[in-house]
Amino acid sequence: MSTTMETNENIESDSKAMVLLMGLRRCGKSSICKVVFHNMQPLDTLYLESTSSPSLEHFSTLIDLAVMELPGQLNYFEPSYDSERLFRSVGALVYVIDSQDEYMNAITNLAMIIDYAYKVNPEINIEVLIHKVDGLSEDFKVDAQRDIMQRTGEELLELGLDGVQVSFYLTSIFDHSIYEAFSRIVQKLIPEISYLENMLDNLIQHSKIEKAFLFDVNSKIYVSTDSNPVDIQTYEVCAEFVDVTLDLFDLYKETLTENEKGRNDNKPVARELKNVSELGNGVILYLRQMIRGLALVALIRPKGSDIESCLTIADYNIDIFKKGLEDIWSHSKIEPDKFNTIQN
Ligand SMILES: Nc1nc2c(ncn2[C@@H]2O[C@H](COP(=O)(O)OP(=O)(O)OP(=O)(O)O)[C@@H](O)[C@H]2O)c(=O)[nH]1
Repeated sequence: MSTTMETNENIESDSKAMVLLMGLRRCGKSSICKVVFHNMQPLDTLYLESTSSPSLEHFSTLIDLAVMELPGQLNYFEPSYDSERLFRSVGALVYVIDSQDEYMNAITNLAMIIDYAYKVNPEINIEVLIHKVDGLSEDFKVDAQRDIMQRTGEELLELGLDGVQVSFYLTSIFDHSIYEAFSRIVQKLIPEISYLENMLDNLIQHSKIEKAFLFDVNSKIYVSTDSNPVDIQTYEVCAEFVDVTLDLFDLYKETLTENEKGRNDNKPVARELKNVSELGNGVILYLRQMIRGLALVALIRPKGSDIESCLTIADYNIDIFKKGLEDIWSHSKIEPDKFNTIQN
């Protein structure tokens, strides 16, 4: 669902999972929203029109997430705009800085916004995307990050805000970095995140799994992972496995549906999505549908044991993991229909 707002009257003041996307004009805010939440191809963002009024979009995953984009040209601190109410309802302020442009103005603007937001809502997570880094060389990326972090720190110090915690991410819509950044941003808004991480740690310890991600299949954001460090290449392989699995499923859906209809008197059949694939280097990728549009993707390295027994143990433990998720979230009110494409 998506709504465009003319005023800020419909802000849900009690929503903790509101993400506010801000930044100067043309820094890339709409492109980020379209690519991450609407599967738009990055090159198609070249033709996006400038956003002229705030827009609010809702996404349901483990939590109900609202992403509000505020156009760069609006002044939110003029009296007619109820900025206080807006910032009080926000869980994360995501500020986008165009790293390919002159960024001093953006840093001053960011410091001013943090000053305001933090006073109104000290619980707010402040997240800064150093964006469009695809156009920078490796050395330049590191320099730009150091420079932006240092200058932001200086601005905040001048405002007496040196204690405010700000997280920085290098991002681009042309690779997986934007999904990785949004994954971390969204995870901070999930109250049960440490519980989920413990469950995943437990799962991998008992199942010869090297790494496990809980993906939101629509956006490719991972809402949780085990506590081992995330290697971006492992994330990329797993995210692509989600894409391949969904593509294959769509490809064969029609035929399967016809066959199943014949066998089941036209009753719809809910099928759980599952895909297991062995790569050339012996690593196994395992995907299983969970609840609420989520899929567990695990990377299994059999290391000498036979593949069959590895998979049997994984199947058994992942069943238990899924039941655990169902127990925790069964009483929640939202049940997104993202797997409509895979249930017939
Ligand atoms: N190279 C590069 N270009 C990007 C990236 N993200 C967005 N852009 C481009 O930046 C331009 C501006 O993007 P928009 O998403 O319209 O920017 P915006 O911040 O929403 O702009 P306003 O609506 O005017 O506030 C577009 O031409 C995008 O294709 C990126 O990661 N890398």
